[in-house]
Amino acid sequence: MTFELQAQDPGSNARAGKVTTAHGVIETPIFMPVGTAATVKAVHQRELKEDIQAQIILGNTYHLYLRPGLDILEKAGGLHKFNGWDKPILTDSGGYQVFSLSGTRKIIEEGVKFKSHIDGSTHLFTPENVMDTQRTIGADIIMAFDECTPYPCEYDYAKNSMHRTHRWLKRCCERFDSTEGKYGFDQTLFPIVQGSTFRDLRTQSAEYIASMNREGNAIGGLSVGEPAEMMYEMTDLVCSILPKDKPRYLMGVGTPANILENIALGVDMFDCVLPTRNARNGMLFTTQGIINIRNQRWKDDFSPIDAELGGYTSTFYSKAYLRHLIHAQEYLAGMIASVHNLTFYLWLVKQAREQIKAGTFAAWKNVMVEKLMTRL
Ligand SMILES: CNc1nc2c(CCNCC3CCCC3)c3nc(N)[nH]c(=O)c3cc2[nH]1
Repeated sequence: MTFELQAQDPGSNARAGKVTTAHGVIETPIFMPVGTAATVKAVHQRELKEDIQAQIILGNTYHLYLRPGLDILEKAGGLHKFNGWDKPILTDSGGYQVFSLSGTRKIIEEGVKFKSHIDGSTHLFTPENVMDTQRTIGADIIMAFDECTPYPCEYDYAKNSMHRTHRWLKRCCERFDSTEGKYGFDQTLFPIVQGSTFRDLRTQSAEYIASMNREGNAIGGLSVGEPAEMMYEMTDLVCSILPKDKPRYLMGVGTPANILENIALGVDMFDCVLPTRNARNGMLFTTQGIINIRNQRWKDDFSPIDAELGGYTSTFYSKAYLRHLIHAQEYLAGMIASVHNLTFYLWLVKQAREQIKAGTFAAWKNVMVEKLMTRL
């Protein structure tokens, strides 16, 4: 994997770049739709490519390991072959998902013991077997096995958690660097900065991660309930330490406003379940602001969901029709709303990229953040 820095905004730390992987190019800043169980929920591959124009999607090691299981994925020739997505894929390492999904889990030096949320069976994720698992899934970019330090937490907990994540990272690198891709293409391992909301720990973690000299770096432990200002302060600090010539991935972020603010701080890659999860309960992000389509006021508004956005779904269907489908709990409701929101998120980062290349991002960002927060 390579990263080419193409432009830097004069009024902020925003940058535009190009990541090249075995499955194609990613133009940054980029938003990565989350595909949990080998699918971006309710979205066809063709819509991801044509309407949304996604360049990379995420897979979930925790889910895929439990279902369909590694034997099926290996027989298919990896996730790209299994779900038919032939562009780049990134998989998270599963640690975060164990914490957010599995009822019972126990952290030990070896790794994390947990019970499957599907059938209650017990499993152990270790740095080593999570590397092997991601080799089998076959994502172009894989994440180190880490603990996303919970928020809030005591300083000592954050310190010990960070050091354990660093020890696990060393084991990930050793395992990953001593194994090959299973399907004839190269994969890349990103380490993840932790340190919670403590400046000295964040500095220490960013310096340690940078010293591993991997081809890209991730910022973890944020978007876990901390105030947005704290998220921005930690991101700003970490981005000032991570190398400029490597892509920076801020995990689990965020709202449109969070994304623009973090682009200004130097972040290149984002993922979040918000556009798809909120779509299913009728929250639409549009070029004019946020719409709760369930609201009475859209009952007889036959205008397109978002005429400015382009793309079949956002211009073919009306607000009134989508409101009806949501109230009728029709499957098509979630499909339309998910494609629309993802189209918006990709449109937003594409606009940011154009503004950065034009050198006008900083002022545009401030206007845009205000506008996007408007509740219509
Ligand atoms: C929502 N906020 C948030 N998410 C975080 C995530 C998950 C990012 N999303 C991954 C996709 C979701 C399903 C498939 C992959 C984090 N992941 C890791 N490994 N470490 C974090 O500190 C970490 C921190 C995170 N904070």
